Amino acid sequence: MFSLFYGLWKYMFSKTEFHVLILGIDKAGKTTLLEKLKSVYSNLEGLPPDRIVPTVGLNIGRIEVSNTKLVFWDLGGQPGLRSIWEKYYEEAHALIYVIDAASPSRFEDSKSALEKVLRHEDLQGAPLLILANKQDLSDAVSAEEIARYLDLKKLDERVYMFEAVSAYDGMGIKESVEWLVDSMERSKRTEMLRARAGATGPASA
Ligand SMILES: Nc1nc2c(ncn2[C@@H]2O[C@H](COP(=O)(O)OP(=O)(O)OP(=O)(O)O)[C@@H](O)[C@H]2O)c(=O)[nH]1
Ligand SMILES: [Mg+2]
Repeated sequence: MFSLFYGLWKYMFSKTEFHVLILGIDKAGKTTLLEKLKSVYSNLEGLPPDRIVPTVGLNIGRIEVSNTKLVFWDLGGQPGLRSIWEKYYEEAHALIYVIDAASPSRFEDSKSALEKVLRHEDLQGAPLLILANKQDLSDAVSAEEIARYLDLKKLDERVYMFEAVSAYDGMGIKESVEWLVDSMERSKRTEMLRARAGATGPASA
């Protein structure tokens, strides 16, 4: 009986928690973005850019937006580390893919890495936010240009958005988070992950 009431109480009062995976090739700005997210949405000061080193393991960031908890998983994007990405697909509600919009020489690597991610069935139906980062630099290309370059096939079946951001000055960050929360709340994938968590008991995360 207690567990029944506890379950109901938890259902009514606990905040929904979403897992958001942040991917992209090395130096795209993923960790800098994560630190910016933390400083915009919590009282904690994020690490300043000059103290951020290339990621080898996993960085986790938690923020709260209205009645929702977001847990961000930021992984390393160096070629030798990309094989780790897929271990996080199954539990992710949504995907942020970060691109350095000021480095055209790396667009091809970025595009093929993203195509590979999107082919993986464990990420099926996950809302996709593609960020054209480093907009504070004068040679950064727009989100529209990135979209044209990527020319991703099959994206129509997925909920997605391109957004121009700067992890340095915070441009586009709030719009991005609002879109993410809204998309995850409506997503069929969220329903599927909820049903799975319900069937196997509380998540251990
Ligand atoms: N001008 C500018 N530089 C940025 C921005 N975001 C990140 N950088 C710089 O880009 C470089 C790489 O940033 P990181 O955040 O370490 O990149 P990452 O994607 O986490 O890289 P890996 O961990 O190796 O996958 C650093 O020198 C950052 O200071 C931005 O919005 N504007
Ligand atoms: Mg990093």
